[in-house]
Amino acid sequence: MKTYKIALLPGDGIGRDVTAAAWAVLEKTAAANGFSLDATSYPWSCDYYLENGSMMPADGIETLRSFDAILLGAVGWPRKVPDSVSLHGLLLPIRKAFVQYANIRPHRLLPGVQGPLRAAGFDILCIRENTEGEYSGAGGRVHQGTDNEVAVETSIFTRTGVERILRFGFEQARARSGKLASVTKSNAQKYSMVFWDEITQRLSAEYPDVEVTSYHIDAMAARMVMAPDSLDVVVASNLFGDILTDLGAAIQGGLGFAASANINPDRSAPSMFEPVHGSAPDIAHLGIANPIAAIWSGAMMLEHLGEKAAAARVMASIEATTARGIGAIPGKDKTDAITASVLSALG
Ligand SMILES: NC(=O)c1ccc[n+]([C@@H]2O[C@H](COP(=O)([O-])OP(=O)(O)OC[C@H]3O[C@@H](n4cnc5c(N)ncnc54)[C@H](O)[C@@H]3O)[C@@H](O)[C@H]2O)c1
Ligand SMILES: O=C(O)[C@H](O)[C@@H](O)C(=O)O
Ligand SMILES: [K+]
Ligand SMILES: [Mn+2]
Repeated sequence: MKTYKIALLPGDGIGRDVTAAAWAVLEKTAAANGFSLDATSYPWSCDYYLENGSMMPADGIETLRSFDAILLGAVGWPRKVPDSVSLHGLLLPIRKAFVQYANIRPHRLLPGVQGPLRAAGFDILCIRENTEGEYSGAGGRVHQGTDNEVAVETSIFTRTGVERILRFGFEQARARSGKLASVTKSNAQKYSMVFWDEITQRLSAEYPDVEVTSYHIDAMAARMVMAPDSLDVVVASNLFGDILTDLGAAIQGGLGFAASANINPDRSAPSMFEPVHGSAPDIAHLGIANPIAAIWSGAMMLEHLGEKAAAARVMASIEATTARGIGAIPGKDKTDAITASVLSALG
């Protein structure tokens, strides 16, 4: 029987609840589809940091490298560990070291879910650059605590990095409606975003079948609310994509619905699958986190592993659940009840 080695990183807060839910669904799906999943769970998290002084061991990346995929919950516990430490200590090193440069975030309304805008037919695919840009971590502070204090944070956009994510966006657009929206801010950011736009234009010559339009990030935010039907595939830099995908999640009905895949398209290292949301300290330990985003991310993992029938089965079970009204209204159903419904829909 085919066996996939999966690293589980539940992380913090509701990350643990939703990863457990996703894992239960994945294991049952595997058994029904003739393959098996061999999980190794790592406790790397803010609790781990408080005990060990780092978010993961020094050889953490090398440990993860041998897996077929990584399933992650959420990382961050701001009351005890600064978010800049937890994010830069675990999540970002994985995304960068494994060259998971394409962060794929689908946003669509599930059956039975209305979302605050009641945007029937809402269905877009955000592609977020995941290794550089505003998240490069290049900068510093000097003269701390004095009136002369200076903080510098430099966005780094490389030709390789920009070209590969835009190309990925063009390819996704080609596989869907043929429409690509490239998110920019080249009116204000006259170096990096002008560069981004130039590469968008140059690549468009290679994709004559794709209709590409550039939108400034502020106008794109409004467009996602006012005219989502005019959008299909949206490609954006790291920070712009981060912000737009919480907006996409909100239109979907809440953070508990938005799934994501951190993809290494060359398959030279494992890819990582996680919900868009964080550890949600405000609802952690209440048992009310919506596990659908994590389960959907698990389906994206199966798809990536080549188990397409199993992935489709998980998606159908999620849809059967929300169509019955379970998990459709944020906060109404418990995590366990939603998970049980998806498990029973699997058959
Ligand atoms: N990829 C990640 O692991 C990731 C993503 C975002 C935030 N974070 C971290 O998580 C912590 C909290 O961040 P935040 O509050 O800005 O964002 P968050 O996504 O954790 O929460 C934002 C809001 O959405 C709600 N929410 C999130 N997921 C939900 C779910 N599955 N079901 C129901 N409601 C849900 C929360 O209750 C909260 O009101 C911080 O430490 C942050 O750095 C990590
Ligand atoms: O990448 C980030 O900004 C955070 O990890 C999180 O907000 C996410 O969207 O993954
Ligand atoms: K997450
Ligand atoms: Mn985010």
